[in-house]
Amino acid sequence: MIRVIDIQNLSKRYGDTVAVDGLSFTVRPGRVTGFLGPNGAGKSTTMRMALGLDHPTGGRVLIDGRFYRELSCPLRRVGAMLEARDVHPGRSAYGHLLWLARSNRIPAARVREVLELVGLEKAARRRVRGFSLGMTQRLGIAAALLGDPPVLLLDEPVNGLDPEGVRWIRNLMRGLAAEGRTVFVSSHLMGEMALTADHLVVIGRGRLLADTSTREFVEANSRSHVRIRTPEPERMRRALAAAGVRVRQAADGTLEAHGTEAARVGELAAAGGLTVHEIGTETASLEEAFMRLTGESAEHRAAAPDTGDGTDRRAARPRSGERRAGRR
Ligand SMILES: Nc1ncnc2c1ncn2[C@@H]1O[C@H](COP(=O)(O)OP(=O)(O)OP(=O)(O)O)[C@@H](O)[C@H]1O
Repeated sequence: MIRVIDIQNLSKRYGDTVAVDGLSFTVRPGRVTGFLGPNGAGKSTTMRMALGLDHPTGGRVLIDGRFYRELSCPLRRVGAMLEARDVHPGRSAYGHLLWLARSNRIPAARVREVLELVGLEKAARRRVRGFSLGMTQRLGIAAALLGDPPVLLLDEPVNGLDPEGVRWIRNLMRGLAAEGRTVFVSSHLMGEMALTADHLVVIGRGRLLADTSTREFVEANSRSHVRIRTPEPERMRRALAAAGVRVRQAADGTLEAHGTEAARVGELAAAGGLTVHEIGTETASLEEAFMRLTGESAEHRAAAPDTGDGTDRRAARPRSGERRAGRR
């Protein structure tokens, strides 16, 4: 099928490390597909293999039914941004793009077009050395768009951008997908992908954890519950259970009622003559759902010692975003 990225039973080992472990999924055109996973999940390795920059230990990636290396004028078939900083610092933005255009038989006039598209026209003659992270990301996107490709692979394009830059990339990706292009974009930020992607592929420890539409993921994971603070939790629990409400007691002694609404809980409490100090509706965040889904793989990476006291070790562990911030 045209414009489809087909990942088939893909694996990659580096010595003892299994970076990618039997991954299979398909990235389709006309939508933004978010590729999500905590740090070290194998996203960049998968993208590198799609571009023939790394050899799979097993399986394969086909784009339009072919290996990337078989594509003629690959920049016109697949635009990619893997490591935006990977640009000669002494070159100007214009010089860098012109060099790429010439080696892919792309007319020089296109360089001006993409510089304008990413808002770098005024900085075109400046050396890349002095570019901010946001400008470098924009230049990386300009390079990816140079050949007007139907397929785009972007590795963490919003990394380090300010809110305006994040919104700009989000709109750009949505626009490119609306034109019928295949947009495959990696991120470790669930919330950002929920706003940008139509479809989500989630991996952890190199394995597929979810391949679902964003709408379904959001619906399944943003369920809310009613939190009740009462001095008589046992009686309240019985009253709710008798009314068919699923209820559990949290560690802090409050009750969580599922599949009901705050008004109904209030009415049941009044009917039973129960004292209530607080009733409120809480919605689990998507980020929490993502942490839950990928929790086991993140746990493996962080290798936190077992506290042995039954407490949740996840609370004490650095989150993926924090580790990333420290690394880059
Ligand atoms: N060239 C390499 N040599 C050895 N190990 C590697 C190499 N590249 C990646 N790895 C390992 O493979 C695993 C997957 O890394 P990868 O960079 O693909 O993950 P990622 O999901 O892109 O993470 P991040 O969000 O941190 O970029 C990690 O354990 C990483 O240390």
